[in-house]
Amino acid sequence: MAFISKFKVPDELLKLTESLWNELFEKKYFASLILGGTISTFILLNFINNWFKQKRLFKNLNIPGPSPMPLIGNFHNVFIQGFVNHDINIMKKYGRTVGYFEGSSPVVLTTDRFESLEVEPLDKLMTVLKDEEWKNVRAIITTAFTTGKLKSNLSYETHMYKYIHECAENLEKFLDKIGEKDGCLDTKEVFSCFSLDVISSCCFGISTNSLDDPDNEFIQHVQKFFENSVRFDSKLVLIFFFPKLAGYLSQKGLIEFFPMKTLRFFEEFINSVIHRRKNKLEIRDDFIQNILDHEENDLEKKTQEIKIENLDENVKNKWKTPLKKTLTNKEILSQSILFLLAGYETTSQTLSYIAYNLAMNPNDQEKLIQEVDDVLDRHDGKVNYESISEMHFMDNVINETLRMFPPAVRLDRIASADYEYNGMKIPKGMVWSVPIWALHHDPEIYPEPDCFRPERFDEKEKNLRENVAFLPFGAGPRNCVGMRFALLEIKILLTIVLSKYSFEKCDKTPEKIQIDNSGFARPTCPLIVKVNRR
Ligand code: HEM
Repeated sequence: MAFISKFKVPDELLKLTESLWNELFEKKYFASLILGGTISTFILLNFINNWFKQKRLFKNLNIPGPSPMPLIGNFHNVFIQGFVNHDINIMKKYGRTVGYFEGSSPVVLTTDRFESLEVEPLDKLMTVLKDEEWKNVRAIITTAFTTGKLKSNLSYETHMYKYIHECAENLEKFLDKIGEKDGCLDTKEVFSCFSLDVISSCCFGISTNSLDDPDNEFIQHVQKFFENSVRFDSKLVLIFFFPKLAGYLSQKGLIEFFPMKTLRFFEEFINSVIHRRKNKLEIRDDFIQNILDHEENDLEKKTQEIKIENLDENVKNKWKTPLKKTLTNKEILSQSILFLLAGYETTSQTLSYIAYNLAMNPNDQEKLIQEVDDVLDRHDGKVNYESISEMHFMDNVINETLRMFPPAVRLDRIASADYEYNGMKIPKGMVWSVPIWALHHDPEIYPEPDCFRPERFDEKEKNLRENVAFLPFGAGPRNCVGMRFALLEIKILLTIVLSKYSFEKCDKTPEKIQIDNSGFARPTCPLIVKVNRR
C-alpha cells in the first residue's frame, strides 16, 4: 500500500489531463481528428484503387510490361539502371512495344514502326510553344537553317560560317598548346568550349573564346545555367514526379529550377543586341539577324513551308504554315536559350565520341584523314560547303558515332489519336516514347551494335534498313531544327582538326564506355585521348 501511495498519480497531472481532454472537445480537435482520419482513409482507398487501375491498364490495352509498384510505378528501375540500360533490358524482356509507369504516368516504349501515329511533343522545352504559336516560330527559325541559307552563308567573308571557322581556329591554337605539354586531351572539356563559342557567336551574337577566356561574364552565366538546370538532381525528380507542385513552388519563389539572375542577364543581353541591330549600330549575319530580317520583309502576306524530309504530301500540307507574325524580343530570347540547351551538349558530346572512336579505330581514322587531305587538295585547301560535301566517309563516321552514342536517348510524344498496332492499343493522350538508344543498339538491325563500323552507312547497307531505324535527330514535323547546322559545325571542325592532327589512344583512354544514369548519354569517365600534330 505504501508502495502504491508512493506512486499515486499527482494531482497536477490529473488536472492537466482533464484540461487537455476538455480542450480537445472545446476546440473540436477530436472532430478534426475524425475528419483527418476519414480523409486519409479516403486517400488511401483512392490510392489503392488507382494502383489496381494502373495494374490493369496495360493488360486491357494488350501491351506487355512489368507490374507497377504503388506510387513509384516502375520508375525505380529507370532510377537504378538509367534510361539507356533500362530501355534495352525492358525491351529484351517484353518485346519491341512495352508499357510501364513513371510514377503514376503510363508510358509506352516502342521501336516498332510508328510513323503513321500523329504526335505532339511532350518534352518540357517543347511544351513551351504549342500548335499555331509553335508552327509560326518553327517556320521562321527553319528559314535560318535551310541548306540554301547555310550554303549561302559559306562565303568566308561574313555570316555564320565565318563564326564557326573562327571558333574552330581558336580550338586549333589550343590543341597546339596541348601538344607542347603531354598531348592528353579531355575531349569533353575542349569540345564543350568549342560548341559553346559557336552557339554564343551564331545564336547570341557575341564572340567568345571560352578556352582562353573562361572568366568572360557571358561564359560564366552559361556555365551557371547548365550547372543548375541540366543535372539530374532532386529538383529534376520533383519536376518529373510532381510537375504541378514543382510549378507552384517555383511560382511562389520557394524553389529555383533555373538561376533567375542568369536568365535576367540573358534577357538584358538579347534586348541590347536587338536594340543595336535594329538601330544599325552593329552588323552581324547570325541567327538573331535572320529573325530580325523577317520583320523588315513584311512576312504577313507570305507563307513558308516547314521543310520535313521523309513525309508524304498530305502530312507536309498539314504543316504548311502561314507566317502571321514576327518574333518578340522574349521569343527570340527563348529560342536562343533553347538553342543553347538543345545544341550545346549534343554537339560537344558527339565531337567527343567521334574523337574517341577515331582514337580507338586507327584504320578508320587513317581512311578519314586520307579523304580530308584528298578533298582539300582538290579545293586548294579551302574548307567550304562544296569541299565538306564531298567527304562521304566523314558522313559515315559521324552517323556511326551518332548511332552508337545518340545524345538524346529517347523521344517522348503524346498520342494525339487512338492507335492500334498488332492488337495493342495506344489511346489518345498517352505518353509514348521511342527509346533511340535501344533502337540504335538492336542487334537485329545493327549486328554487333557495340562495334564502330562506319561502313554501316554506305548507301548499299543503309538502303537495307528502314529510315526510322536511325533517329539521332528525331522524326516528324518537330525533328531537330538545328540538324543541318550541327552537322555543318561538326564537319568544319573535324576537317580543320584532322588536316593537322590525329587522335591516339593513351593510357587514360577508357577501353569500354559506360553511360551514366543522367539520361543524357554521358560517359561515366572522361574521354581522354592523345592528340598528335601530323
Ligand atoms: C549532334 C547534335 C544534335 C543532336 C543529336 C540533336 C538532336 C535533337 C533531337 C533528338 C531533338 C528532338 C526531335 C524530336 O522530338 O523529334 C532535337 C530538337 C531540337 N533541336 Fe537538336 N540536336 C542537335 C543539335 C542542335 C543544334 C546545334 C541546335 C540549334 C542550334 C538544335 C536545336 C534544336 C531545337 C530548337 C529543337 C526543338 C525543335 C522543335 O521543337 O520544333 N539542335 N534535337
